[in-house]
Amino acid sequence: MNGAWSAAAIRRAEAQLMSRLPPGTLMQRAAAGLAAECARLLRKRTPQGPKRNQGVYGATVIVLAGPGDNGGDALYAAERLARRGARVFAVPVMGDRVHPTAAAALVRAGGRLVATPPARCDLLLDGVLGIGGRPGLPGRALDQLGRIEAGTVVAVDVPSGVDVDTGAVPASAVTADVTVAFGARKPCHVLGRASLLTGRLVLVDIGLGDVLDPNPAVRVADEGDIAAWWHRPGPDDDKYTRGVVGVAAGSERYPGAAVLASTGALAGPAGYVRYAGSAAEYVRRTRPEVVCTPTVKEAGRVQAWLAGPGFGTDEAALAELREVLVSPAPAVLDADALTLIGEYPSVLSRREAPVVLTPHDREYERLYGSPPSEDRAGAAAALAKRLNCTVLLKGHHTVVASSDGAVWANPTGRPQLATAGSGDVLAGFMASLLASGMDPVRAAVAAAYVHGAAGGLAAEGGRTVAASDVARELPAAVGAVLSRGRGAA
Ligand SMILES: NC(=O)C1=CN([C@@H]2O[C@H](COP(=O)(O)OP(=O)(O)OC[C@H]3O[C@@H](n4cnc5c(N)ncnc54)[C@H](OP(=O)(O)O)[C@@H]3O)[C@@H](O)[C@H]2O)[C@@H](O)CC1
Ligand SMILES: Nc1ncnc2c1ncn2[C@@H]1O[C@H](COP(=O)(O)OP(=O)(O)O)[C@@H](O)[C@H]1O
Ligand SMILES: [K+]
Repeated sequence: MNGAWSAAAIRRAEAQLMSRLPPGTLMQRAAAGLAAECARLLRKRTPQGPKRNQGVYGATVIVLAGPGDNGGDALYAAERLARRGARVFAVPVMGDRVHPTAAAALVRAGGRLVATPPARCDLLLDGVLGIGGRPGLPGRALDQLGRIEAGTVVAVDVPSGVDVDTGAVPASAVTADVTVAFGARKPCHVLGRASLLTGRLVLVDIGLGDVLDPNPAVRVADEGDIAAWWHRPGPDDDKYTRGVVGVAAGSERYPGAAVLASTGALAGPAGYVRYAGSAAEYVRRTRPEVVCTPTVKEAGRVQAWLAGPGFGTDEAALAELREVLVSPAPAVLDADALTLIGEYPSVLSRREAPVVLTPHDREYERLYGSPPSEDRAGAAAALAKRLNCTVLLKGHHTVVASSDGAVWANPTGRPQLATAGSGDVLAGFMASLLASGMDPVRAAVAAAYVHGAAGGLAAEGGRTVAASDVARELPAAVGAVLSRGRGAA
């Protein structure tokens, strides 16, 4: 598991570490790692005009230097590049508020402090704001970003202008090709629109590992986690012991949702998929391995339910949802089931078994009363707490929140997944994980991860993607994630 730590947690860890080290040590570690990454990037640059040597020597580097230590890191890294022959121009973007010793070191190494740097450079270092930054960019930084054409933009620690702790981008911010982060990821690297401005993330170890709070603000699962959580069938297993999934989805009007959700469920680790609803004929024809019944009651005992996709929101759908909720089995509630809960919140009131809610933004609004804020992790956690459920809030960076406040960011997925029915596939797959005995938060995290990986496989080579394609790729995505995850273990 990877994690992302809040600015306050990073500062606490840094303070503890700094008390044992000579002053300036951490900044020099940060600057050394940053300069090394910049040198690697400059080696890859394509020189303009006649063939020249590539690398640090002769490269044009511009530093946008803010008033704090983030500017200090950037200036000290630039000093190292200047010593290796780079032409460095540093622009203090907050008047004369610039890290004085770092600026002096750069000047001693041959760098120049200027108000107007060249209009083109090989590498632009964004040292405007770090973890001490409030959202938004100072005007002078914005002006320079608008006029400089840079081969590569490297953000120092975080892309300046973002909200470090939430990943929101309420005002202007830097768009980086690469972000070189010190000590640990911050939430803005993995959440919300800020994660899209981060580019490739490079972590520089400055020795914080031992002093960081063991509980990160945001968790990020990796393939090793998913392989460790996955229930593999053993020689004594049969289809029942592997788990039975109940799928209450689809209707005469929306039979496709029943098929997509059932196909998602078939790709998971459970041994048996039972369908309950009025699209039974259609499911039977397309997925003969699914056992179909007309109602939830007739489906018998299952180890997890999915209710909602294409289900309808009429009286009959509400009655079936109530039937699912009296079952002691954990349940995934999606789509129409979320609309029904928004209208009749009391249906959840006596529920004790675990529930995972999987809203997109409009469904979230129906449940919470207002749309999710740009602080998507905070929004998911607030709903999870209020309804005492696990919440998977869908979107480009899907987040999962547990009712006790833990938050996970999903690192996989791509915009091609935003296609009708793809959520039905996800919900069915998740219900299979639950039926196999996986803890609800893990089931939500693992389902989002593998669903995103399946979307990646479906979109390979620039192919267009429909929900059936995502469903078709799920078994291959499971195989790839588990084999890589076991390899990593
Ligand atoms: N601590 C350590 O040991 C290590 C730290 N390291 C590095 O330090 C970085 C954190 O440095 P930092 O604390 O100096 O904060 P940083 O983000 O550079 O600037 C804050 C300044 O900006 C200002 N300001 C804020 N928002 C603004 C806005 N929107 N527009 C305009 N101005 C704004 C604010 O001024 P204020 O307005 O509050 O007076 C304040 O003066 C961290 O990300 C990492 O790179 C590494 O070297 C490793 C060791
Ligand atoms: N811009 C995006 N980038 C990546 N994934 C996205 C994006 N928008 C939506 N998704 C994903 O696509 C799926 C869509 O689900 P949903 O909205 O429930 O669709 P449907 O109800 O039609 O099945 C979710 O897994 C969601 O996280
Ligand atoms: K920065």
